[in-house]
Amino acid sequence: MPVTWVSARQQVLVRLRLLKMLRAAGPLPVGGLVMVTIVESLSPAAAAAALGLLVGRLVAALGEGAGGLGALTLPAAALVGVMLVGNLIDSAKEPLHYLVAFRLDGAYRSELSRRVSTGRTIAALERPSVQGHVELARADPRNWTERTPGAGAVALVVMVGRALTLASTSVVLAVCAWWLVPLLVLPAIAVQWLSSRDIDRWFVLWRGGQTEYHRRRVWSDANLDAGPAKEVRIFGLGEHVVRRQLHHTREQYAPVWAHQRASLTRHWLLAPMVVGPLAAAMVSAAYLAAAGRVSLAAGTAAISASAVIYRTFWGDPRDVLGAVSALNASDRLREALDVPPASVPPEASDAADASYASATSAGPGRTAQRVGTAQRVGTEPQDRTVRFEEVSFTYPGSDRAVIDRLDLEIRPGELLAVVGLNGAGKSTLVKLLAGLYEPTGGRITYDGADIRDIGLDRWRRHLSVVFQDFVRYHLSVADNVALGSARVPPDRHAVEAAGLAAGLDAVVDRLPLGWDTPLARTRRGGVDLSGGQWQQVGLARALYAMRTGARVLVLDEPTAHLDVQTEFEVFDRLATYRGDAAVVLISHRLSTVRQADRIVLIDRGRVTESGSHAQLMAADGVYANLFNIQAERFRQGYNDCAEDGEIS
Ligand SMILES: Nc1ncnc2c1ncn2[C@@H]1O[C@H](COP(=O)(O)OP(=O)(O)OP(=O)(O)O)[C@@H](O)[C@H]1O
Repeated sequence: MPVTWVSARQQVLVRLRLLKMLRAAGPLPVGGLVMVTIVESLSPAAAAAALGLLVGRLVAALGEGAGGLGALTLPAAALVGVMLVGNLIDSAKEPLHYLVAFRLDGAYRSELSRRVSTGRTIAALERPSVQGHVELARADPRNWTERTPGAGAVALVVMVGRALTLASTSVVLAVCAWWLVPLLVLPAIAVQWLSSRDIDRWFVLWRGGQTEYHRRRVWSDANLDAGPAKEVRIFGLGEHVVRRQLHHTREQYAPVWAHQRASLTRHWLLAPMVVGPLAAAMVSAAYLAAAGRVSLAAGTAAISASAVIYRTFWGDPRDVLGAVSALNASDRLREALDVPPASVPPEASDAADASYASATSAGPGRTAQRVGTAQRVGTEPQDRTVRFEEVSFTYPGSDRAVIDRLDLEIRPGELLAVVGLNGAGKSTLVKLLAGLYEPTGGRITYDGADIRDIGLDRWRRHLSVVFQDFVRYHLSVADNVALGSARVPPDRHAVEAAGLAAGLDAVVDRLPLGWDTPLARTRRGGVDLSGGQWQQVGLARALYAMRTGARVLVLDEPTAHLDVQTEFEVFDRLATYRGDAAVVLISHRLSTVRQADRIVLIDRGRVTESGSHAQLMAADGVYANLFNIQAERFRQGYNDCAEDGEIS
């Protein structure tokens, strides 16, 4: 966000915070940085003083002949020493700056990731304004305005060093004549102030072009990313995409360049404000020395120090502005994300979760697939039924209730199918169950307690969900499955057992590196899986989660891409594998859901029909109608099923 929107007090506070963040870089690098900055800051004044002394003694020595040359040794050695130290400091400065910024940024980014991933729900993350904060806060510079907090903190230290340079060179000037200090410093402050206003304006203009930047990215990604590459070629989009990209680039940059041109002109107009006082100071110091009103050493040192004064004002405030802007965005993110006040470290919350913990085990063999047998630890839940009690939900920014006073029970060990037309609210139901959104009315309970009171993090340990858009990590097959339960160390046996239940073993057998094959062709030895094979990976991931105690398995369209035979096998194994866990299956394939213990039909956010397949068919309602339509299509050869709604 533009820095000019932030009050002066906040700007000072955020800069102090940047300096405080330096602690994350560790005492040694920060100590080194401070030392190097102090030495570097004092060296211009020291060099000016040594030069003055050297010139003074040199002129005196000229009168005394060779005998007076000995007096030059000390100032000459001092000058050489200052230059040598300056040289050494120069070579150590860059790596130190890098190390401090790198460490600080590492700590900052870890904290940011933690904060974003521990937000209670995902509702805030979907807001465009919050996504804007995420982009700025992530401090991964993509343009001239963005800087990392590490770069900003180092730049602040350098600025403090410049103040030290200003003070020490002012002392050298004052030894010659006190009025040289205001003569040089006051116009320099005025020029600096005008320049920073220019940079602030530039910053605001640049940030104002973010919409155009995002539009440009849409087009440039279309041409450069592998995903859209197919359509770009099929529809001949290449040239069109390039034109759109150029258009948005021009729109984004035009105001910035116009400002840059104007600012360059202003800069030249300001030049006399710098050069005039500088020339006056140098001539005055020379005159004072020539007139014998100050020593030659003091006059020469003042001339040398005059030039340094101006250099102390020419730092790039953009380093600090960019970092301040990242910190402001991360503050806004904290407010928007509703992060729990004291985010409980995993180990502590594991211990606290003892009352709900379930120890599970999985064997690799085909017969030892029952995973998730809960052991009573502390106060094991008595009634593991999940209840939706008059639950309503309206998405933020909308006034239509997607879920409308819905009542539903999910019983332990039950295979419950949820069906309904597109947009009926099935996926929303799953997101509410997972606590990714909070109901706007009613409550969801487990073991009689509101899941919000159980604690969403703790509640989610009882859940395992395969979303329609589950994540396809560019990692090995085994890692993709083991990410179903990152709270415990990966267990290859359990991975293979879950893979077997999901029918993944046959896929893995054909992969070049078996379970270790990376699932991305962009990686060495990697492969791309088909849509159905990926679904089996997603399914295995959810089944793997059950080994750490997930008691409710939710599958949102898990078999849409599976062929009929694989789907049948997967369900057969799932029935054995689930043990006493509840399985909620959302599917449009009614031939699949007829096997469920109970089927509920969702219509406009409410349960309108509930019962077994036979009961619902006998009731001759919407479900029966949908089933008959699908069966008729199967009969006409639109699917490879043997008879009405049957999958084999
Ligand atoms: N993040 C969101 N913000 C606003 N509205 C949303 C959001 N996600 C879904 N909706 C709306 O909520 C309604 C229900 O969507 P949902 O995805 O729950 O339906 P569904 O029954 O799962 O549909 P499908 O069978 O097509 O997957 C839809 O009208 C959809 O437009």
